[in-house]
Amino acid sequence: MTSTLPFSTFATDTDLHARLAADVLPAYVNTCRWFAGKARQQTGVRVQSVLALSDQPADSQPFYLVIIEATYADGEPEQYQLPLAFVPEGTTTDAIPDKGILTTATFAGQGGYLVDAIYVGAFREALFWHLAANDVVIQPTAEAGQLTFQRGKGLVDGADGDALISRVLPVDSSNSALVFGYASQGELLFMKLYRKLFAQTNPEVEMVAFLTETGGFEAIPAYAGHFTWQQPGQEVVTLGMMQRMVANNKDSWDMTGDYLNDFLYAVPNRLFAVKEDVFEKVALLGRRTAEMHLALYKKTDDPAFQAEPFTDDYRQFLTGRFTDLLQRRYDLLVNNYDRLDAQSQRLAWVFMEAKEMIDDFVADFQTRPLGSCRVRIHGDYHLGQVLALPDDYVIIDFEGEPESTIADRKIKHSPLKDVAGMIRSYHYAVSAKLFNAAETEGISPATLQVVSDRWYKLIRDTYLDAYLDTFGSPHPMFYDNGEINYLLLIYLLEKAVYELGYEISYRPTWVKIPLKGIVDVIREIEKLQPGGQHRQMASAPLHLV
Ligand SMILES: Nc1ncnc2c1ncn2[C@@H]1O[C@H](COP(=O)(O)OP(=O)(O)O)[C@@H](O)[C@H]1O
Ligand SMILES: O=P(O)(O)O[C@H]1O[C@H](CO)[C@@H](O[C@H]2O[C@H](CO)[C@@H](O)[C@H](O)[C@H]2O)[C@H](O)[C@H]1O
Repeated sequence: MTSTLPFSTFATDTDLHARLAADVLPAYVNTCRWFAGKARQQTGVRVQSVLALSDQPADSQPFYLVIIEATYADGEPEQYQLPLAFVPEGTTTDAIPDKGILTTATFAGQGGYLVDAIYVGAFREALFWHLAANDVVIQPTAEAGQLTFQRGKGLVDGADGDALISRVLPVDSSNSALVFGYASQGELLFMKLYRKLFAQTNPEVEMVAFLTETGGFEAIPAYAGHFTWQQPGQEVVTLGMMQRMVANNKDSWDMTGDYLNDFLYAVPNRLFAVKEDVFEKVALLGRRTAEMHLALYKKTDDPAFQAEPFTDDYRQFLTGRFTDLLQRRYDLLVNNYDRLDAQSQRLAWVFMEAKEMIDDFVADFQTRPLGSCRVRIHGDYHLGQVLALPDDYVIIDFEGEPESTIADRKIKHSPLKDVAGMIRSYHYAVSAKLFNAAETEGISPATLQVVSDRWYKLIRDTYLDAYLDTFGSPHPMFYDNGEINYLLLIYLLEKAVYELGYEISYRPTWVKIPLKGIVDVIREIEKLQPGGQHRQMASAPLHLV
Protein backbone atom coordinates (compact mmCIF):
# COMPACT_ATOMS: atom_id res chain seq x y z
CA MET A 1 0.00 0.00 0.00
CA THR A 2 1.69 3.18 -1.13
CA SER A 3 0.65 6.80 -0.75
CA THR A 4 2.57 9.87 -1.83
CA LEU A 5 0.95 11.70 1.10
CA PRO A 6 2.09 11.49 4.75
CA PHE A 7 0.11 9.35 7.22
CA SER A 8 -1.05 12.56 8.94
CA THR A 9 -3.46 13.12 6.02
CA PHE A 10 -4.92 9.61 6.28
CA ALA A 11 -8.32 10.87 7.54
CA THR A 12 -9.04 12.61 4.23
CA ASP A 13 -7.15 10.28 1.87
CA THR A 14 -10.27 8.71 0.33
CA ASP A 15 -8.30 7.09 -2.47
CA LEU A 16 -6.31 5.16 0.13
CA HIS A 17 -9.52 4.21 1.97
CA ALA A 18 -10.86 2.72 -1.27
CA ARG A 19 -7.65 0.75 -1.82
CA LEU A 20 -7.74 -0.56 1.75
CA ALA A 21 -11.32 -1.71 1.18
CA ALA A 22 -10.36 -3.44 -2.06
CA ASP A 23 -7.05 -5.04 -1.12
CA VAL A 24 -6.54 -5.25 2.63
CA LEU A 25 -9.56 -5.05 4.93
CA PRO A 26 -11.65 -8.05 3.75
CA ALA A 27 -8.81 -10.52 4.22
CA TYR A 28 -7.51 -8.87 7.40
CA VAL A 29 -10.77 -8.73 9.36
CA ASN A 30 -11.36 -12.41 8.70
CA THR A 31 -8.19 -13.18 10.66
CA CYS A 32 -9.43 -11.18 13.67
CA ARG A 33 -11.07 -12.86 16.66
CA TRP A 34 -13.33 -9.81 17.11
CA PHE A 35 -14.87 -10.00 13.63
CA ALA A 36 -18.23 -11.74 14.01
CA GLY A 37 -19.10 -11.93 10.30
CA LYS A 38 -16.86 -14.86 9.37
CA ALA A 39 -19.70 -17.34 8.83
CA ARG A 40 -21.85 -14.88 6.84
CA GLN A 41 -21.69 -14.28 3.10
CA GLN A 42 -19.67 -11.09 2.99
CA THR A 43 -20.01 -8.54 0.20
CA GLY A 44 -17.38 -6.04 1.34
CA VAL A 45 -15.54 -4.24 4.12
CA ARG A 46 -15.03 -0.50 3.69
CA VAL A 47 -13.75 2.50 5.62
CA GLN A 48 -16.86 4.32 6.80
CA SER A 49 -15.39 7.08 8.98
CA VAL A 50 -11.95 8.04 10.26
CA LEU A 51 -11.69 9.72 13.66
CA ALA A 52 -8.49 11.45 14.69
CA LEU A 53 -7.41 10.71 18.24
CA SER A 54 -5.77 14.10 18.54
CA ASP A 55 -6.87 17.52 17.37
CA GLN A 56 -3.28 18.73 17.10
CA PRO A 57 -2.59 18.93 13.33
CA ALA A 58 1.15 18.59 13.77
CA ASP A 59 0.95 15.54 16.00
CA SER A 60 4.20 13.61 15.59
CA GLN A 61 2.62 10.15 15.50
CA PRO A 62 -1.00 10.37 14.44
CA PHE A 63 -3.50 7.70 15.53
CA TYR A 64 -6.95 7.10 14.13
CA LEU A 65 -10.05 5.26 15.26
CA VAL A 66 -11.27 3.90 11.95
CA ILE A 67 -14.90 2.85 11.73
CA ILE A 68 -15.21 0.08 9.18
CA GLU A 69 -18.43 -1.27 7.75
CA ALA A 70 -18.90 -4.92 6.80
CA THR A 71 -21.75 -5.68 4.40
CA TYR A 72 -23.44 -9.03 3.75
CA ALA A 73 -25.61 -10.69 1.11
CA ASP A 74 -28.36 -10.99 3.75
CA GLY A 75 -29.12 -8.95 6.82
CA GLU A 76 -27.89 -5.71 8.22
CA PRO A 77 -24.33 -4.36 7.81
CA GLU A 78 -22.09 -4.21 10.87
CA GLN A 79 -19.74 -1.51 12.11
CA TYR A 80 -16.41 -2.25 13.81
CA GLN A 81 -13.77 -0.14 15.46
CA LEU A 82 -10.23 -0.56 14.09
CA PRO A 83 -7.59 1.71 15.72
CA LEU A 84 -4.90 2.45 13.16
CA ALA A 85 -1.24 3.49 13.40
CA PHE A 86 1.67 3.66 10.99
CA VAL A 87 4.88 2.15 12.36
CA PRO A 88 7.91 3.18 10.26
CA GLU A 89 10.48 0.51 9.36
CA GLY A 90 13.14 0.09 12.00
CA THR A 91 10.97 1.31 14.89
CA THR A 92 11.83 -0.95 17.77
CA THR A 93 9.73 0.44 20.60
CA ASP A 94 6.73 -1.84 20.17
CA ALA A 95 6.69 -5.50 19.28
CA ILE A 96 3.74 -5.76 16.92
CA PRO A 97 2.41 -9.34 16.70
CA ASP A 98 1.67 -10.68 13.20
CA LYS A 99 -2.06 -10.59 13.92
CA GLY A 100 -1.79 -6.82 14.47
CA ILE A 101 -0.22 -6.05 11.05
CA LEU A 102 -2.69 -5.11 8.31
CA THR A 103 -0.15 -4.56 5.55
CA THR A 104 3.24 -3.12 4.66
CA ALA A 105 2.86 0.53 3.65
CA THR A 106 4.78 3.53 2.38
CA PHE A 107 3.70 7.07 3.25
CA ALA A 108 5.49 10.00 1.59
CA GLY A 109 8.48 7.79 0.83
CA GLN A 110 8.74 6.34 4.36
CA GLY A 111 8.33 2.52 4.48
CA GLY A 112 6.74 0.67 7.37
CA TYR A 113 3.61 -1.11 8.53
CA LEU A 114 -0.03 -0.21 8.92
CA VAL A 115 -1.00 -1.78 12.24
CA ASP A 116 -3.78 -2.18 14.75
CA ALA A 117 -2.84 0.68 17.07
CA ILE A 118 -3.65 -1.22 20.28
CA TYR A 119 -0.17 -2.76 19.94
CA VAL A 120 1.48 0.70 19.99
CA GLY A 121 2.24 1.94 23.51
CA ALA A 122 1.93 5.63 22.56
CA PHE A 123 -1.62 4.99 21.26
CA ARG A 124 -2.70 3.28 24.47
CA GLU A 125 -1.23 6.10 26.51
CA ALA A 126 -2.96 8.73 24.36
CA LEU A 127 -6.30 7.02 25.07
CA PHE A 128 -5.55 6.92 28.78
CA TRP A 129 -4.56 10.59 29.06
CA HIS A 130 -7.63 11.70 27.13
CA LEU A 131 -9.81 9.80 29.60
CA ALA A 132 -7.94 11.07 32.63
CA ALA A 133 -8.37 14.66 31.39
CA ASN A 134 -12.08 14.38 30.38
CA ASP A 135 -11.01 15.51 26.90
CA VAL A 136 -13.24 16.29 23.97
CA VAL A 137 -11.56 15.81 20.59
CA ILE A 138 -13.38 17.83 17.93
CA GLN A 139 -13.05 16.21 14.52
CA PRO A 140 -11.87 18.21 11.48
CA THR A 141 -15.23 17.95 9.69
CA ALA A 142 -18.56 18.87 11.30
CA GLU A 143 -20.25 15.64 10.24
CA ALA A 144 -17.58 13.54 11.96
CA GLY A 145 -18.59 15.15 15.27
CA GLN A 146 -16.43 14.59 18.32
CA LEU A 147 -14.85 12.06 20.62
CA THR A 148 -15.88 12.57 24.25
CA PHE A 149 -13.86 11.09 27.09
CA GLN A 150 -15.51 10.85 30.50
CA ARG A 151 -13.45 10.02 33.51
CA GLY A 152 -15.01 7.88 36.27
CA LYS A 153 -14.40 7.79 40.02
CA GLY A 154 -12.30 4.63 39.81
CA LEU A 155 -9.55 6.23 37.70
CA VAL A 156 -6.42 6.40 39.79
CA ASP A 157 -3.83 9.13 39.27
CA GLY A 158 -0.11 8.42 39.52
CA ALA A 159 2.34 10.48 41.53
CA ASP A 160 4.29 13.17 39.66
CA GLY A 161 6.90 11.54 37.46
CA ASP A 162 5.52 8.02 37.98
CA ALA A 163 5.60 6.54 34.47
CA LEU A 164 2.39 5.21 32.93
CA ILE A 165 2.65 1.55 31.93
CA SER A 166 0.32 -0.33 29.61
CA ARG A 167 -0.09 -3.55 27.65
CA VAL A 168 -2.60 -5.54 25.65
CA LEU A 169 -4.08 -8.31 27.79
CA PRO A 170 -3.68 -11.57 25.88
CA VAL A 171 -7.28 -12.79 26.24
CA ASP A 172 -9.24 -14.56 23.56
CA SER A 173 -12.33 -12.39 23.50
CA SER A 174 -14.62 -10.49 21.17
CA ASN A 175 -13.35 -7.04 22.23
CA SER A 176 -9.82 -5.83 23.02
CA ALA A 177 -8.54 -5.62 26.58
CA LEU A 178 -5.89 -3.04 27.56
CA VAL A 179 -4.31 -2.72 30.96
CA PHE A 180 -2.81 0.43 32.54
CA GLY A 181 -0.90 1.28 35.67
CA TYR A 182 2.07 3.20 37.01
CA ALA A 183 5.66 2.02 37.24
CA SER A 184 5.71 2.26 41.03
CA GLN A 185 2.22 0.82 41.64
CA GLY A 186 1.81 -1.89 39.00
CA GLU A 187 -1.31 -2.56 36.93
CA LEU A 188 -4.44 -0.84 38.21
CA LEU A 189 -6.89 -0.28 35.38
CA PHE A 190 -8.58 -2.38 32.72
CA MET A 191 -9.90 -0.84 29.50
CA LYS A 192 -12.18 -2.60 27.08
CA LEU A 193 -12.09 -1.29 23.54
CA TYR A 194 -15.36 -2.29 21.89
CA ARG A 195 -14.91 -3.74 18.45
CA LYS A 196 -18.43 -4.30 17.16
CA LEU A 197 -20.19 -0.94 17.43
CA PHE A 198 -23.82 0.00 17.93
CA ALA A 199 -25.64 3.30 17.50
CA GLN A 200 -26.63 3.46 21.18
CA THR A 201 -24.90 3.61 24.51
CA ASN A 202 -23.40 0.20 25.14
CA PRO A 203 -25.51 -1.60 27.78
CA GLU A 204 -22.34 -2.40 29.70
CA VAL A 205 -21.67 1.26 30.48
CA GLU A 206 -25.26 1.74 31.70
CA MET A 207 -25.23 -1.45 33.77
CA VAL A 208 -21.89 -0.79 35.45
CA ALA A 209 -22.87 2.83 36.21
CA PHE A 210 -26.27 1.80 37.65
CA LEU A 211 -24.87 -1.09 39.70
CA THR A 212 -22.18 1.13 41.18
CA GLU A 213 -24.03 4.40 41.64
CA THR A 214 -27.64 3.38 42.39
CA GLY A 215 -27.38 -0.29 43.25
CA GLY A 216 -24.39 0.00 45.58
CA PHE A 217 -23.24 -3.40 44.30
CA GLU A 218 -19.61 -4.04 45.12
CA ALA A 219 -18.80 -7.31 43.37
CA ILE A 220 -17.96 -5.58 40.08
CA PRO A 221 -14.79 -3.71 39.18
CA ALA A 222 -15.28 0.01 39.96
CA TYR A 223 -16.14 2.17 36.95
CA ALA A 224 -13.23 4.37 35.83
CA GLY A 225 -14.64 6.04 32.72
CA HIS A 226 -15.75 5.59 29.14
CA PHE A 227 -15.52 7.32 25.78
CA THR A 228 -17.93 7.82 22.95
CA TRP A 229 -18.25 9.11 19.44
CA GLN A 230 -20.99 11.67 18.91
CA GLN A 231 -22.05 12.78 15.44
CA PRO A 232 -24.47 15.70 15.10
CA GLY A 233 -28.09 14.52 15.25
CA GLN A 234 -27.15 10.86 15.71
CA GLU A 235 -27.16 8.35 18.56
CA VAL A 236 -24.01 8.17 20.65
CA VAL A 237 -21.65 5.25 19.90
CA THR A 238 -19.70 3.82 22.85
CA LEU A 239 -16.10 3.06 21.87
CA GLY A 240 -14.52 2.01 25.16
CA MET A 241 -14.92 1.64 28.90
CA MET A 242 -12.46 1.52 31.77
CA GLN A 243 -12.79 -0.24 35.15
CA ARG A 244 -10.45 -1.03 37.99
CA MET A 245 -8.21 -4.00 37.26
CA VAL A 246 -8.98 -7.12 39.25
CA ALA A 247 -5.88 -9.08 40.13
CA ASN A 248 -6.92 -12.64 39.46
CA ASN A 249 -5.44 -15.75 37.96
CA LYS A 250 -8.64 -17.42 36.95
CA ASP A 251 -12.26 -17.07 36.08
CA SER A 252 -14.81 -19.31 37.77
CA TRP A 253 -14.91 -21.69 34.83
CA ASP A 254 -11.25 -22.58 35.41
CA MET A 255 -11.70 -22.61 39.18
CA THR A 256 -14.69 -24.96 39.01
CA GLY A 257 -12.69 -27.18 36.68
CA ASP A 258 -9.90 -27.35 39.27
CA TYR A 259 -12.32 -28.32 42.03
CA LEU A 260 -13.71 -31.08 39.93
CA ASN A 261 -10.34 -32.75 39.69
CA ASP A 262 -10.95 -34.46 43.05
CA PHE A 263 -14.20 -35.76 41.74
CA LEU A 264 -12.52 -36.98 38.59
CA TYR A 265 -9.97 -39.02 40.51
CA ALA A 266 -12.70 -40.52 42.67
CA VAL A 267 -15.09 -41.63 39.93
CA PRO A 268 -12.94 -44.47 38.45
CA ASN A 269 -12.57 -45.80 42.03
CA ARG A 270 -16.35 -45.79 42.47
CA LEU A 271 -16.14 -43.10 45.11
CA PHE A 272 -17.94 -39.80 45.44
CA ALA A 273 -15.55 -37.11 46.64
CA VAL A 274 -16.21 -33.41 46.54
CA LYS A 275 -14.76 -31.08 49.14
CA GLU A 276 -17.24 -29.04 51.20
CA ASP A 277 -15.32 -25.95 49.99
CA VAL A 278 -16.80 -26.51 46.56
CA PHE A 279 -20.33 -26.18 47.87
CA GLU A 280 -19.38 -23.14 49.93
CA LYS A 281 -18.00 -21.46 46.82
CA VAL A 282 -21.09 -22.32 44.81
CA ALA A 283 -23.36 -20.95 47.56
CA LEU A 284 -21.31 -17.76 47.67
CA LEU A 285 -21.83 -17.28 43.94
CA GLY A 286 -25.56 -17.85 44.49
CA ARG A 287 -25.55 -15.06 47.08
CA ARG A 288 -23.53 -12.67 44.94
CA THR A 289 -25.86 -13.33 41.99
CA ALA A 290 -28.89 -12.49 44.16
CA GLU A 291 -27.19 -9.34 45.46
CA MET A 292 -26.55 -8.26 41.87
CA HIS A 293 -30.25 -8.73 41.07
CA LEU A 294 -31.35 -6.96 44.25
CA ALA A 295 -29.17 -4.02 43.21
CA LEU A 296 -30.80 -4.02 39.77
CA TYR A 297 -34.21 -4.00 41.51
CA LYS A 298 -33.39 -0.79 43.45
CA LYS A 299 -35.97 2.00 43.15
CA THR A 300 -35.00 4.53 40.52
CA ASP A 301 -36.40 7.38 38.43
CA ASP A 302 -34.62 6.00 35.38
CA PRO A 303 -37.22 4.12 33.31
CA ALA A 304 -34.44 2.00 31.76
CA PHE A 305 -33.99 0.34 35.18
CA GLN A 306 -37.48 0.35 36.73
CA ALA A 307 -38.95 -3.08 37.46
CA GLU A 308 -41.84 -4.07 35.19
CA PRO A 309 -44.51 -6.77 35.10
CA PHE A 310 -44.78 -9.50 32.45
CA THR A 311 -46.48 -7.36 29.79
CA ASP A 312 -48.06 -8.66 26.57
CA ASP A 313 -45.25 -7.02 24.62
CA TYR A 314 -42.64 -8.94 26.54
CA ARG A 315 -44.54 -12.22 26.22
CA GLN A 316 -44.75 -11.74 22.47
CA PHE A 317 -41.11 -10.77 22.23
CA LEU A 318 -39.97 -13.86 24.12
CA THR A 319 -42.22 -16.37 22.37
CA GLY A 320 -41.45 -14.89 18.93
CA ARG A 321 -37.72 -15.02 19.53
CA PHE A 322 -37.90 -18.49 21.03
CA THR A 323 -40.03 -19.93 18.20
CA ASP A 324 -37.60 -18.53 15.66
CA LEU A 325 -34.60 -19.89 17.58
CA LEU A 326 -36.20 -23.35 17.83
CA GLN A 327 -36.86 -23.50 14.10
CA ARG A 328 -33.29 -22.51 13.28
CA ARG A 329 -31.95 -25.12 15.69
CA TYR A 330 -34.16 -27.93 14.36
CA ASP A 331 -32.94 -27.11 10.84
CA LEU A 332 -29.31 -27.07 12.02
CA LEU A 333 -29.76 -30.39 13.80
CA VAL A 334 -31.34 -32.07 10.77
CA ASN A 335 -28.53 -30.81 8.53
CA ASN A 336 -25.82 -31.96 10.93
CA TYR A 337 -27.41 -35.13 12.32
CA ASP A 338 -24.98 -37.50 10.57
CA ARG A 339 -21.99 -35.75 12.13
CA LEU A 340 -23.18 -36.45 15.69
CA ASP A 341 -21.98 -39.37 17.80
CA ALA A 342 -24.45 -42.11 18.78
CA GLN A 343 -25.23 -40.65 22.21
CA SER A 344 -25.88 -37.18 20.78
CA GLN A 345 -28.08 -38.68 18.07
CA ARG A 346 -30.23 -40.39 20.70
CA LEU A 347 -30.63 -37.13 22.61
CA ALA A 348 -31.34 -35.26 19.36
CA TRP A 349 -34.20 -37.68 18.65
CA VAL A 350 -35.79 -36.97 22.01
CA PHE A 351 -35.58 -33.25 21.24
CA MET A 352 -37.07 -33.62 17.77
CA GLU A 353 -39.86 -35.91 18.95
CA ALA A 354 -40.82 -33.45 21.68
CA LYS A 355 -41.25 -30.62 19.16
CA GLU A 356 -45.01 -30.31 19.54
CA MET A 357 -44.87 -30.40 23.32
CA ILE A 358 -42.11 -27.76 23.36
CA ASP A 359 -44.07 -25.55 20.95
CA ASP A 360 -47.11 -25.74 23.25
CA PHE A 361 -44.96 -25.04 26.31
CA VAL A 362 -43.50 -21.93 24.69
CA ALA A 363 -46.90 -20.78 23.35
CA ASP A 364 -48.35 -21.09 26.87
CA PHE A 365 -46.05 -18.24 27.89
CA GLN A 366 -48.26 -15.81 25.91
CA THR A 367 -51.26 -16.15 28.21
CA ARG A 368 -50.16 -17.80 31.44
CA PRO A 369 -50.84 -15.56 34.49
CA LEU A 370 -47.47 -14.33 35.80
CA GLY A 371 -47.16 -12.13 38.88
CA SER A 372 -43.34 -12.00 39.08
CA CYS A 373 -41.45 -8.98 37.74
CA ARG A 374 -38.75 -8.19 35.25
CA VAL A 375 -35.60 -6.09 35.66
CA ARG A 376 -32.41 -5.41 33.69
CA ILE A 377 -30.13 -8.43 34.00
CA HIS A 378 -26.56 -9.41 33.18
CA GLY A 379 -27.81 -11.24 30.09
CA ASP A 380 -24.79 -13.40 29.26
CA TYR A 381 -24.15 -14.92 32.66
CA HIS A 382 -21.89 -17.95 32.86
CA LEU A 383 -18.84 -19.10 34.83
CA GLY A 384 -16.47 -17.42 32.38
CA GLN A 385 -17.97 -14.03 33.34
CA VAL A 386 -17.04 -14.32 37.01
CA LEU A 387 -13.49 -13.63 38.11
CA ALA A 388 -12.37 -15.70 41.09
CA LEU A 389 -10.63 -13.95 43.99
CA PRO A 390 -9.18 -16.08 46.79
CA ASP A 391 -12.34 -15.58 48.91
CA ASP A 392 -14.87 -13.91 46.67
CA TYR A 393 -16.03 -13.16 43.15
CA VAL A 394 -16.09 -10.22 40.77
CA ILE A 395 -18.67 -10.18 38.00
CA ILE A 396 -17.68 -8.79 34.59
CA ASP A 397 -18.84 -8.36 30.98
CA PHE A 398 -22.25 -6.68 31.15
CA GLU A 399 -22.50 -6.26 27.39
CA GLY A 400 -25.34 -8.80 27.09
CA GLU A 401 -25.94 -11.64 24.66
CA PRO A 402 -23.49 -11.37 21.74
CA GLU A 403 -26.08 -12.55 19.17
CA SER A 404 -28.71 -9.94 20.14
CA THR A 405 -29.22 -6.38 18.93
CA ILE A 406 -28.48 -3.59 21.40
CA ALA A 407 -32.19 -2.83 21.77
CA ASP A 408 -32.90 -6.48 22.66
CA ARG A 409 -30.03 -6.54 25.15
CA LYS A 410 -31.72 -3.75 27.13
CA ILE A 411 -35.00 -5.64 27.49
CA LYS A 412 -35.92 -6.58 31.06
CA HIS A 413 -36.28 -10.24 31.95
CA SER A 414 -36.88 -12.24 35.06
CA PRO A 415 -33.47 -12.46 36.78
CA LEU A 416 -34.03 -16.21 36.61
CA LYS A 417 -32.69 -15.92 33.06
CA ASP A 418 -29.26 -15.18 34.55
CA VAL A 419 -29.75 -17.95 37.11
CA ALA A 420 -30.54 -20.36 34.28
CA GLY A 421 -27.35 -19.23 32.49
CA MET A 422 -25.24 -20.07 35.54
CA ILE A 423 -26.98 -23.39 36.15
CA ARG A 424 -26.30 -24.33 32.52
CA SER A 425 -22.69 -23.36 33.06
CA TYR A 426 -22.33 -25.69 36.06
CA HIS A 427 -23.86 -28.42 33.97
CA TYR A 428 -21.24 -27.70 31.32
CA ALA A 429 -18.42 -27.70 33.85
CA VAL A 430 -19.32 -31.13 35.22
CA SER A 431 -20.04 -32.66 31.83
CA ALA A 432 -16.96 -31.24 30.12
CA LYS A 433 -14.77 -32.53 32.92
CA LEU A 434 -16.23 -36.03 33.03
CA PHE A 435 -16.64 -36.64 29.33
CA ASN A 436 -13.32 -35.17 28.21
CA ALA A 437 -10.91 -36.62 30.81
CA ALA A 438 -8.30 -39.33 30.43
CA GLU A 439 -9.28 -40.64 33.90
CA THR A 440 -12.76 -41.61 32.73
CA GLU A 441 -11.84 -43.11 29.36
CA GLY A 442 -12.68 -46.68 30.39
CA ILE A 443 -16.08 -45.80 31.86
CA SER A 444 -19.22 -46.22 29.76
CA PRO A 445 -21.02 -43.02 28.67
CA ALA A 446 -24.19 -44.22 30.43
CA THR A 447 -22.39 -44.56 33.78
CA LEU A 448 -20.67 -41.21 33.29
CA GLN A 449 -24.05 -39.65 32.64
CA VAL A 450 -25.48 -40.98 35.90
CA VAL A 451 -22.47 -39.79 37.89
CA SER A 452 -22.39 -36.42 36.20
CA ASP A 453 -26.12 -35.88 36.79
CA ARG A 454 -25.74 -36.62 40.48
CA TRP A 455 -22.98 -34.05 40.99
CA TYR A 456 -24.61 -31.46 38.78
CA LYS A 457 -27.90 -31.65 40.68
CA LEU A 458 -26.16 -31.12 44.02
CA ILE A 459 -24.39 -28.07 42.65
CA ARG A 460 -27.53 -26.71 41.01
CA ASP A 461 -29.55 -27.02 44.21
CA THR A 462 -26.79 -25.47 46.32
CA TYR A 463 -26.58 -22.49 43.97
CA LEU A 464 -30.32 -22.01 43.68
CA ASP A 465 -31.05 -22.36 47.39
CA ALA A 466 -28.38 -19.81 48.28
CA TYR A 467 -29.70 -17.49 45.56
CA LEU A 468 -33.33 -17.62 46.74
CA ASP A 469 -32.44 -17.49 50.44
CA THR A 470 -30.73 -14.15 49.82
CA PHE A 471 -34.02 -12.62 48.63
CA GLY A 472 -35.79 -13.59 51.82
CA SER A 473 -39.38 -14.64 51.77
CA PRO A 474 -41.56 -13.56 50.12
CA HIS A 475 -40.04 -11.12 47.60
CA PRO A 476 -42.00 -9.24 44.90
CA MET A 477 -39.45 -10.32 42.28
CA PHE A 478 -40.92 -13.85 42.36
CA TYR A 479 -44.63 -14.54 42.72
CA ASP A 480 -44.47 -18.11 44.03
CA ASN A 481 -42.64 -21.44 43.73
CA GLY A 482 -44.70 -22.54 40.76
CA GLU A 483 -43.66 -19.46 38.81
CA ILE A 484 -40.03 -19.82 39.81
CA ASN A 485 -40.01 -23.38 38.50
CA TYR A 486 -41.86 -22.47 35.33
CA LEU A 487 -39.66 -19.46 34.48
CA LEU A 488 -36.51 -21.39 35.22
CA LEU A 489 -37.61 -24.12 32.83
CA ILE A 490 -38.37 -21.61 30.07
CA TYR A 491 -35.00 -19.88 30.42
CA LEU A 492 -33.06 -23.13 30.86
CA LEU A 493 -34.60 -24.44 27.67
CA GLU A 494 -33.94 -21.22 25.78
CA LYS A 495 -30.29 -21.18 26.88
CA ALA A 496 -29.67 -24.85 26.08
CA VAL A 497 -31.30 -24.47 22.65
CA TYR A 498 -29.11 -21.42 22.01
CA GLU A 499 -26.02 -23.41 23.11
CA LEU A 500 -26.86 -26.23 20.76
CA GLY A 501 -26.21 -23.90 17.82
CA TYR A 502 -23.02 -22.56 19.37
CA GLU A 503 -21.62 -26.08 19.88
CA ILE A 504 -22.60 -27.40 16.43
CA SER A 505 -20.77 -24.43 14.91
CA TYR A 506 -17.72 -24.31 17.17
CA ARG A 507 -17.29 -27.51 19.26
CA PRO A 508 -19.18 -30.42 17.67
CA THR A 509 -17.83 -32.90 20.23
CA TRP A 510 -19.58 -30.91 22.99
CA VAL A 511 -23.02 -31.02 21.36
CA LYS A 512 -24.22 -33.68 23.79
CA ILE A 513 -23.93 -31.23 26.68
CA PRO A 514 -26.65 -28.78 25.59
CA LEU A 515 -28.67 -31.68 24.17
CA LYS A 516 -28.67 -33.32 27.60
CA GLY A 517 -29.70 -29.95 29.07
CA ILE A 518 -32.61 -29.80 26.60
CA VAL A 519 -33.70 -33.37 27.39
CA ASP A 520 -33.61 -32.64 31.14
CA VAL A 521 -36.04 -29.75 30.60
CA ILE A 522 -38.23 -31.92 28.34
CA ARG A 523 -38.54 -34.43 31.19
CA GLU A 524 -39.65 -31.64 33.53
CA ILE A 525 -42.18 -30.33 30.98
CA GLU A 526 -43.57 -33.86 30.64
CA LYS A 527 -44.30 -33.84 34.36
CA LEU A 528 -46.37 -30.68 33.88
CA GLN A 529 -48.57 -32.37 31.24
CA PRO A 530 -52.03 -33.62 32.23
CA GLY A 531 -51.41 -37.08 33.69
CA GLY A 532 -47.69 -36.26 34.03
CA GLN A 533 -46.01 -36.96 37.36
CA HIS A 534 -45.50 -33.39 38.46
CA ARG A 535 -43.19 -32.86 41.33
CA GLN A 536 -41.33 -29.73 42.38
CA MET A 537 -37.71 -29.49 41.33
CA ALA A 538 -35.62 -30.70 44.22
CA SER A 539 -34.41 -27.18 44.77
CA ALA A 540 -37.84 -25.58 44.93
CA PRO A 541 -37.74 -22.75 47.45
CA LEU A 542 -40.34 -24.13 49.81
CA HIS A 543 -40.13 -21.15 52.11
CA LEU A 544 -41.53 -18.80 49.46
CA VAL A 545 -45.26 -18.19 49.29
N1 LIG B 1 -11.69 -5.54 35.49
C1 LIG B 1 -10.93 -6.55 35.04
N2 LIG B 1 -9.75 -6.83 35.62
C2 LIG B 1 -8.95 -7.83 35.18
N3 LIG B 1 -9.25 -8.60 34.11
C3 LIG B 1 -10.42 -8.38 33.48
C4 LIG B 1 -11.32 -7.36 33.91
N4 LIG B 1 -12.39 -7.38 33.10
C5 LIG B 1 -12.16 -8.37 32.21
N5 LIG B 1 -10.97 -8.97 32.43
C6 LIG B 1 -10.34 -10.04 31.64
O1 LIG B 1 -10.58 -9.78 30.26
C7 LIG B 1 -11.32 -10.86 29.67
C8 LIG B 1 -12.30 -10.29 28.65
O2 LIG B 1 -13.21 -9.45 29.33
P1 LIG B 1 -14.74 -9.46 28.97
O3 LIG B 1 -15.42 -8.38 29.73
O4 LIG B 1 -15.29 -10.84 29.11
O5 LIG B 1 -14.64 -9.03 27.43
P2 LIG B 1 -15.38 -9.51 26.11
O6 LIG B 1 -16.56 -8.60 26.02
O7 LIG B 1 -14.37 -9.22 25.06
O8 LIG B 1 -15.74 -10.98 26.23
C9 LIG B 1 -11.98 -11.57 30.84
O9 LIG B 1 -12.22 -12.92 30.57
C10 LIG B 1 -10.96 -11.39 31.94
O10 LIG B 1 -9.95 -12.37 31.82
O1 LIG C 1 -18.23 -15.86 26.39
P1 LIG C 1 -19.04 -15.47 25.19
O2 LIG C 1 -19.88 -14.28 25.47
O3 LIG C 1 -18.25 -15.36 23.93
O4 LIG C 1 -20.11 -16.70 25.00
C1 LIG C 1 -20.03 -17.67 23.99
O5 LIG C 1 -19.01 -18.62 24.24
C2 LIG C 1 -19.16 -19.40 25.45
C3 LIG C 1 -18.02 -20.40 25.48
O6 LIG C 1 -16.83 -19.75 25.72
C4 LIG C 1 -20.49 -20.15 25.43
O7 LIG C 1 -20.66 -20.72 26.71
C5 LIG C 1 -20.93 -22.11 26.76
O8 LIG C 1 -19.74 -22.79 27.12
C6 LIG C 1 -19.22 -22.42 28.40
C7 LIG C 1 -18.01 -23.28 28.64
O9 LIG C 1 -17.03 -23.06 27.66
C8 LIG C 1 -20.25 -22.66 29.50
O10 LIG C 1 -19.74 -22.20 30.73
C9 LIG C 1 -21.54 -21.89 29.18
O11 LIG C 1 -22.54 -22.20 30.12
C10 LIG C 1 -22.02 -22.32 27.81
O12 LIG C 1 -23.18 -21.54 27.46
C11 LIG C 1 -21.64 -19.16 25.23
O13 LIG C 1 -22.85 -19.90 25.14
C12 LIG C 1 -21.39 -18.39 23.93
O14 LIG C 1 -22.39 -17.39 23.77
